[in-house]
Amino acid sequence: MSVFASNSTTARTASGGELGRVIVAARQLCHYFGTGDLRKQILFDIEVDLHAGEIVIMTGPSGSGKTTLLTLIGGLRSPQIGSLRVFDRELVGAPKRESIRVRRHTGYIFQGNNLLEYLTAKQNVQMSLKLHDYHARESEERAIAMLEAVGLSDRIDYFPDKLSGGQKQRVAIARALVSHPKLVLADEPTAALDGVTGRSVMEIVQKLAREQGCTSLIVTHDSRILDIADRIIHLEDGRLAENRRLSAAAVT
Ligand SMILES: Nc1ncnc2c1ncn2[C@@H]1O[C@H](COP(=O)(O)OP(=O)(O)OP(=O)(O)O)[C@@H](O)[C@H]1O
Repeated sequence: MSVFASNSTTARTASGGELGRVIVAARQLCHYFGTGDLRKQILFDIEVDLHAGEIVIMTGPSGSGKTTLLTLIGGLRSPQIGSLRVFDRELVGAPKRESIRVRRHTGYIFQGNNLLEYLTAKQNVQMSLKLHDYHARESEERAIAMLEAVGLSDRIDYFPDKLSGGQKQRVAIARALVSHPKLVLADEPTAALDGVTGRSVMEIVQKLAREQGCTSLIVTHDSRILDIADRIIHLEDGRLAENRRLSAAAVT
């Protein structure tokens, strides 16, 4: 069975059609850091679904648990209590191979972009295809096509130190999306950018995510990009305080 086998849970979109299947489902998800007297609960009974093709923005004050939730969903941290299903498989109590499987099908975009300084833009993008079985030629062609898609056709062989902040973040987007992941997780992707650049970078994420039909979960404090989302979820002190569709229809 495909790792993306369909799930029967669906919901309506604004236009009355059906949302894609559920890609991520959290139920009563709790998370703790520390042990003994220092053990502290960070997430409390999180219940949320992310549907195929949805763009969801997660907001919340500093320390409310946004990055923790993002890293749990992305298989970068082991979930402890409750249920967290990603691509139809349970991650709570699962062996390590399950989180590796999630990572293989997930693209990550972080604030600092994490480009490797000694690799060109193209080579940075190709790096994320290493986990996948592409021939060198195909991987190069895909990397070039993706850099063209983010408007960097004239920067393909540039090293990161010769790129602006916005250009570097576009390389990071190309790197995250080149393998056509089913899920894109972004943590403060516009934090280091000015308003106009941040907006254009997010519009690229939105366009490519739509074209590829991938689900995106984006953590941001940037109120100027909220309108690119289909839905906004808001965390307060580790609790889901709001789960709001930006259009008429409700989500299950
Ligand atoms: N590895 C860790 N060990 C212990 N505590 C941690 C760890 N990571 C995060 N925390 C704590 O968990 C809480 C939530 O952190 P988290 O980074 O998820 O919040 P956030 O909403 O993403 O914050 P910000 O907007 O500032 O990035 C904070 O109180 C933080 O200090």
